Amino acid sequence: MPGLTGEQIRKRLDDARLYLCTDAREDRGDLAGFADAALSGGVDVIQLRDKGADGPLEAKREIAALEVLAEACARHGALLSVNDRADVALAVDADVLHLGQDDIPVPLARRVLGDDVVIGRSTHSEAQARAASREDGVDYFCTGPCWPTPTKPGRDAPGLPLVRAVAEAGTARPWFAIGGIDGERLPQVLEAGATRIVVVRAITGAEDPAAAARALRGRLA
Ligand SMILES: Cc1ncc(COP(=O)(O)OP(=O)(O)O)c(N)n1
Ligand SMILES: Cc1nc(C(=O)O)sc1CCOP(=O)(O)O
Ligand SMILES: [Mg+2]
Repeated sequence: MPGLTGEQIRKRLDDARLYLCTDAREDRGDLAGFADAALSGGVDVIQLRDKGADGPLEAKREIAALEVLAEACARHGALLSVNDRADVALAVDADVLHLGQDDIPVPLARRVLGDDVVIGRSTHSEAQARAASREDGVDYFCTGPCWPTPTKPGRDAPGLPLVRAVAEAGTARPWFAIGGIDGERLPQVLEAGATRIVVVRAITGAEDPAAAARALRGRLA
């Protein structure tokens, strides 16, 4: 949400339980309505993640979609997250930048963004999760995939044992389980010790995104 301080964003991220990654829905042309529905169902953080069939969106289209999401976040008091690109996060005044293991290094992203943007990291092993829980400049991390997922083809799934290991290790940093999570599998994710989740298809693929988000959010304390 525009205008929040870094401290306010970090507090909201700590309180966040349901994080949604969505594509720009250019084929349906319903991004604003979809985002309003998902956010009204209780999504706390929304990320534009559009890898497209022909590769990631060009910056101009990405920024146009992010502006739509920024307005929806402002309407619902949610956090706006940008995937991969620090320059784009700066341009749209995002709250969050999410970086994977092969993305721009965190110190360089911090050089672009300063301290008032929250930075998250993807992790896929205990060693990476341990590193992300200590690395300077990282505010939160995600761990997974919990199950193999067509949303991230080719990525091996460490599965719930990794979620369990991260939960047992304990960390002061907020962390989210990701990958293959839906309403049916959520109890297993919670049982493994996660309290926050990231989803894509469970909401983007739902006939009623508000109801799908509400059903997930209602089971996340
Ligand atoms: C919230 C969140 N968690 C994980 C990812 C995955 O990031 P990454 O490994 O860099 O893969 P891509 O999404 O860039 O394909 C994410 N984007 N968001
Ligand atoms: C974008 C992404 N990152 C992952 C990781 O493990 O870092 S798994 C994933 C895709 C999650 O999509 P769905 O909820 O549709 O399975
Ligand atoms: Mg990435």
